[in-house]
Amino acid sequence: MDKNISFVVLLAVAWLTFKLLRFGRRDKNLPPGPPTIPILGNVHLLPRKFPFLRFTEWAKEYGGIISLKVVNGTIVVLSDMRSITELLDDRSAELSSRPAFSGLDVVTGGKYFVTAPSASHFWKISRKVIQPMVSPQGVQKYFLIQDAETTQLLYDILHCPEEFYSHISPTTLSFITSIVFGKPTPRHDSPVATLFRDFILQFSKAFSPEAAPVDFVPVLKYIPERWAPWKKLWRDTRELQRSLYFGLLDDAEKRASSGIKQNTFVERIIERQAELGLDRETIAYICGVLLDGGSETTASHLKNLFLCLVKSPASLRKAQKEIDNVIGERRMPVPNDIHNLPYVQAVIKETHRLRPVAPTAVPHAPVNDCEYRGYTIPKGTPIFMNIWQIKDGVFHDPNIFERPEDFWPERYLLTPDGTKPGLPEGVGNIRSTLQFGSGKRLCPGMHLANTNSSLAIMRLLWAFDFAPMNESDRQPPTWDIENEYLDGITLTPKPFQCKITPRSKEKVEVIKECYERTVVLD
Ligand code: HEM
Repeated sequence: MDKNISFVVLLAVAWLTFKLLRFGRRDKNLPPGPPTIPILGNVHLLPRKFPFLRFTEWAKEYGGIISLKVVNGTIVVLSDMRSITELLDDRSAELSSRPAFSGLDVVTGGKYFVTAPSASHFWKISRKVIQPMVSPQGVQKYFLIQDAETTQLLYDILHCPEEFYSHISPTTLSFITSIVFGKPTPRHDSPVATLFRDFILQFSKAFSPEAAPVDFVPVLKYIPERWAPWKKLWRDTRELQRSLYFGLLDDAEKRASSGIKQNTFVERIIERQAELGLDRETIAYICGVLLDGGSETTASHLKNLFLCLVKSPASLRKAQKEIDNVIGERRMPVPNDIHNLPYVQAVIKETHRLRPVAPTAVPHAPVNDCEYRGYTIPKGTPIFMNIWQIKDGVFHDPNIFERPEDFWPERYLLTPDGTKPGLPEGVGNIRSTLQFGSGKRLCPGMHLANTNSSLAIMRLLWAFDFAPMNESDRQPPTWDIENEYLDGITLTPKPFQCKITPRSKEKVEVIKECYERTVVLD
């Protein structure tokens, strides 16, 4: 070989080796974190399940803001209230974008506004069009649908109490499919409910921490499908998602063209289609996202709440006593009742604290390189907020919360944010919407979730007694995340059994009467 060519090749190899060896190394301007190894960085330490547990351990060791190296990329985790407030809330304009989600873009054709960049017209218009539906005033309009869905839930539990766990998800899904597409799906085995379950299962697999890290190792994107099983997973997920979204849209369009007016979200958006400049594809995805974001999250919250109450019979009795005093036997709770039930409100808040549905939320990303407390967080870095246990902050911190590992709703009767009374100025101050994310990305569905789940909770507590299946399960309760919880996008307990009995004959009669007058179509 020519001497000059040999020299160039040698230089190129040396340069590549130098570059490669730098992979995985933590730059000195990044926040601290666990020690790295060459090339991989911290990949070998990344948890496959329940990442918030490991993030919490690292927060105790390295501080409230840490970085993790994933090959040449970086992840930042915020585990203290101060950095969440100062970065994600106060500097929301700079930190409300999303990191790259290339796999998701393949699945959705880039039409998923949950992961769209904050500067994109698509994200802005999507948030704008859903606003009237999810605003505090907008959500008041759905009482008839909530009434029908929660009555159906009580009726199903009355007839099949042992299936309590499986009755919950169809209720929350049916509520969303009704308000968005005008299509109730209250049965566990209805075609839409079955398709939705299949899709969510596939979707969770495609985006679990075990899936291929294509955004950190971009070369993985170019591997042919026969050696890249994740690509088949993306393709299958795309098919399921499209058949769910477009199936519901087709049906809604058919009903509309045969003159049926249902006043649904999709009808209103189609009426404004030209004015908003939206094509049919975009409409299907904006509507479909609401199913994904709004159904299993609310169901997980309800499952968490009842699991906590089954383990805390004293809290259950206290909540029921309050409901009995305010509502009595002869009518079912209605949405406004929640304002007269401070203890039930405390139970709801305590469930969000002890078992947040999304303990690491959805990662944000800085629009440009971002300076903070002497660190530089590179543009596009995924930033997770870890609300599970925040150092010097929230949720499970013994300095801030009395008995943080206990389910103890009373804490929310002592102070509005449930923190210890008399904390020094500036300590505590937990934002009441923390479980719904932060800044401009704050969950748009939170009012919908709150009104919908509080009606279901009031009605279930009014109607039924809940107890452990076996006396031996009563005391002391275990609170075991790793064994009791499913591995998935939301923090959801595994199916659990409990003994459910109606609280009185009068209440059974009220449920039956309401069921007969509420028409539920499947
Ligand atoms: C208990 C129920 C719920 C919880 C705990 C929850 C939690 C969250 C969280 C943590 C985020 C990420 C926020 C961030 O990036 O900072 C989020 C985003 C989102 N949620 Fe919810 N959510 C719930 C219910 C709902 C409902 C009922 C809907 C809609 C009908 C909904 C629709 C969405 C959407 C569309 C986004 C993406 C927003 C964006 O990227 O701009 N969620 N939610």
